[in-house]
Amino acid sequence: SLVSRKLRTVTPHQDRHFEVSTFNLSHPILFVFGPGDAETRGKISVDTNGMSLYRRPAPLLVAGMDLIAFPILRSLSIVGGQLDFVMKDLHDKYGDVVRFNPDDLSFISAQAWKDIYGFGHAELPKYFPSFSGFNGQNIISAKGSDHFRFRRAMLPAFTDKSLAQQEPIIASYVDLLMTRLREVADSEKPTNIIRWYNYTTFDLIGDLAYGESFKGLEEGKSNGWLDNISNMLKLMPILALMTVSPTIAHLDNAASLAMKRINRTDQRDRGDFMDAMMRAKGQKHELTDAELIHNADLLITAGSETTATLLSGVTYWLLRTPETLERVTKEVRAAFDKEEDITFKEASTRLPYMLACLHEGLRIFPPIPLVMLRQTNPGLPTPIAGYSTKVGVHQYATFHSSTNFAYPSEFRPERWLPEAETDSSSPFFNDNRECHKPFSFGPRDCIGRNLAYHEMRIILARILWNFDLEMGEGMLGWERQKIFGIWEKPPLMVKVRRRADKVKEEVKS
Ligand code: HEM
Repeated sequence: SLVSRKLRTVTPHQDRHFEVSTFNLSHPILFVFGPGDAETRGKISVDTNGMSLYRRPAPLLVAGMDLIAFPILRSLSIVGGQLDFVMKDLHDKYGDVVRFNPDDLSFISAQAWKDIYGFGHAELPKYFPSFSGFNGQNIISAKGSDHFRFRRAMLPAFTDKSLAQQEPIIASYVDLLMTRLREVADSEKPTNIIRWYNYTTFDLIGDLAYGESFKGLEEGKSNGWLDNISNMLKLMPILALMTVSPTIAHLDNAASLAMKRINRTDQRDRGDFMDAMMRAKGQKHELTDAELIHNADLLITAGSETTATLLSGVTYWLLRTPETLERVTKEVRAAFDKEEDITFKEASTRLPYMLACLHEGLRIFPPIPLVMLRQTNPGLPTPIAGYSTKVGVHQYATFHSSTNFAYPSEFRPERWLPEAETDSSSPFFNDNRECHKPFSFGPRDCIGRNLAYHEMRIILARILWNFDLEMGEGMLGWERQKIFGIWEKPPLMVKVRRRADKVKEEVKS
């Protein structure tokens, strides 16, 4: 990653020297380190040809602030759930690179995705905060060859063949969700839709990892397991959670579920997560039992909360913009006469507008809104001027930037329709779609992306097929919530009614 490093001292500025170094990403970046006056401190200079120096205005928040004081402010923003919004404002003001900590740089450009996370260069190692207790035993936190081994073992679970095997398992949970929502509709009381999305995604991912459900949908209420996970999620950002050493009690639980599944011969060749990982036994990329336990546990967190968050965000934005809700509902009902025809395959070909709604949801309400930091100078024996540097693309700031997207704070699914890319009169013609990478990018991108799309498509399509939805009282402004690594997600109350035209048909017959 650090192909060339040239330490130089730039011309003294107001009697101060600055140490700078050139990093060879595809646009070399010149960092200015060290203490400085209010004008120069925190400035990031981008040196596109290795010679000339373009100064970018430094964020005032950083520039005018003592380097020691700023991390405190940053911590306050994190505690207040505002950091991601502050980052967006800083990018709006200062452009596509912002130094938001003495040693952290945030980017919002498509090129930065490629340079930081992409293929074609040595991988920049992930940065994990020290509190995460990073154990390296699961795929998210593993380094180099371990990561490669885990990913290789997991990949067979995400092929089209395995997804086809998993479809009936997933569909059985969506069936149960429909049953529960019909009961909700008949009760005529608004419901917190987030609860139902959480039960569904946790139950089905639990089944794919452990061969058994967490029973949220079956019991229609939370239980020890779900509470345990949701409490942990409230306490810390999802990425930290994925890398943190779990509590002994949690690990005991996860270990006993995983071992039970490992020993169940009747579930062999089920095409689920454990099946794939166990097929690696006896091969070079085999996983130990401890690694199987940690990775199954990780898949639960990575695969459920994310998908449930996106479904919650899309539901809110559809309710908030009735014209989009009407259009997507019409599309689903016109595409399918019978609910049982809503399968992975058919839902992925017949519902282009719904897909655009999901893309737009992933832009306006990204399940992982934060920055996934990488380190640029791992090879350095000593950090430069006392600092090593972390870089990352900040998802929320990138997806909400008006330099990347027209009307960034509006839910406009049509920006993702193919015609927006070809019709120069479309307001979204110049949208920078390459910036939109909610599943990250490169060798460590989301392995579950296709599964997530299938899940989100059949859950949303079947809800829209069966029910008429309306926003509950007092929900306007739900999107203005805090982000603690993940969205706070206060209750989203929705009025769910059985689809009016079907009710009429039933009454007639
Ligand atoms: C809307 C849904 C989802 C979103 C937005 C999402 C997003 C992401 C992102 C941004 C990463 C990169 C994390 C990092 O660099 O540290 C990631 C990694 C990962 N995701 Fe997802 N994800 C989703 C659903 C899923 C599902 C359904 C699964 C599987 C059940 C899954 C499994 C994983 C795994 C195993 C990794 C680690 C991959 C690796 O390190 O090689 N995700 N996801």
